[in-house]
Amino acid sequence: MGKKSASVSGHRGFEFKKERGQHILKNPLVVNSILEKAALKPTDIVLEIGPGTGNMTVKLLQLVKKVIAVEIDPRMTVELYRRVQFSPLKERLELIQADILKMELPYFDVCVANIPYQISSPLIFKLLAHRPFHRYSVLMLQREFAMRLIAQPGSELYCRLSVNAKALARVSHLMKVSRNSFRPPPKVDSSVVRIEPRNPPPPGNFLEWDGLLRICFQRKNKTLGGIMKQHAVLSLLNSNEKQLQMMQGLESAMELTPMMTDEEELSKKEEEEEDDDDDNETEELKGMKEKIMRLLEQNNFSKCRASKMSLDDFRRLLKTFNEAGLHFC
Ligand SMILES: C[S@@+](CC[C@H](N)C(=O)[O-])C[C@H]1O[C@@H](n2cnc3c(N)ncnc32)[C@H](O)[C@@H]1O
Repeated sequence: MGKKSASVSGHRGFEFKKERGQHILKNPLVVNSILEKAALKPTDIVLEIGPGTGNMTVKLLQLVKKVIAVEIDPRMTVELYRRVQFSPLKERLELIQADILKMELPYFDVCVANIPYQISSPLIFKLLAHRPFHRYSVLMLQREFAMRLIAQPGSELYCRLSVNAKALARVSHLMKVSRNSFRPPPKVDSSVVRIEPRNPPPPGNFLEWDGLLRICFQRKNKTLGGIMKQHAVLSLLNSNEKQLQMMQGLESAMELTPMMTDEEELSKKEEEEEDDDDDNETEELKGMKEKIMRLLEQNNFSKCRASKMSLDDFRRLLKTFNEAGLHFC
C-alpha cells in the first residue's frame, strides 16, 4: 500500500499510485488519435509499456496481430485481464507482470505506450539499444522532456539528451495532450512523440561518446577551451592515454617476447613501481593541457560552446580527440 499522500482514489475503487506514474488516459479521442498516428499494420507485434487498466490495450488488440503488455502493478494486470477475459481478442494479448527496466525485452515491431514519466530516459535508451531493431516507438512523455528530445542547437532546452537522441534516433513531435485528458490529472502537460531508431546505429563506442557529451554539457554555455582545461578533464584524458599506451605496449611486447614467468612479471612490476614518481603528474597534466589546447585551436573548437554545437560538430570533436590518441572512457 502506497503512502496516503501519494495515492488518489480511482478506477473501480483502487488507488492510483503517483510513484508509479499512474495517470490513466480517460479521453478516448486522445487514445484514438495516438493510435491513428502510430500507423500500425495488422501484422504488427506491439509492445505496450504500462497498460494500466487497458484503455489503450483493448483498442490496440483490434488493430494488430499481437500486443505484449508489460505492467508492474498486479492490480492493473488483474483489471486488464478482467476486461478481455471473455473476448476473442484475449488470444492476441500477452500480459507480463514485470518492471520493464529490469526485464529483457521481447521481439516487437512497434512500441506504443503512455509511460510513467519518471522512467522516460532509461526506458528510451533501453528501447533504442534493443536488438533486433523495432520500427519505432510512439510514446506519451512529459511535454518538457519531449521538447528536450527534439531541441535544436541554440534552443534553451538543448542538452545532452537532445544530442544523444539525435545520434541514435529520428524524433518527431506528434501531438500535444493536456493534463485534463488523464485521471488523476498530472501536474504537467504531455506530448506524444515518435522515436525511430537509426538503423544502422552510429559507429563507435557509445560510452565514450556519452563521456564526451557529459563533459561538454557540464556548463553548456562555457567555451570548450575553458571546459577542457579543468583538472578533472585533464586527469581523465591523461590516465586514459596512459592506459591505452600501456595496453598497446603490452600487445607488442606479447607479440615480440616469449611469455614471462609469474615471478619475472612480479619483479618487473615492482621495479616499475619504484620508478613511479608522483611529481611527474603535474608536469604530465601541463603537457596534456597544452596538447588539448593546441588540438582545439587547430580544429577551430576552442571558442565553441556545447549549447550551439550540432550533432556533426560533436562527431568531428570526438574524431579529432581520438585521432590524437585521446579517449573519454
Ligand atoms: C501513465 S500510466 C498509463 C496507463 C494506461 N496505459 C493508460 O494510458 O491509461 C503508467 C502505467 O505504467 C505502469 N508502470 C509504472 N512503472 C512501470 C515499470 N517500471 N514497468 C512497467 N509498468 C510500469 C503503472 O503501473 C501504470 O499502469
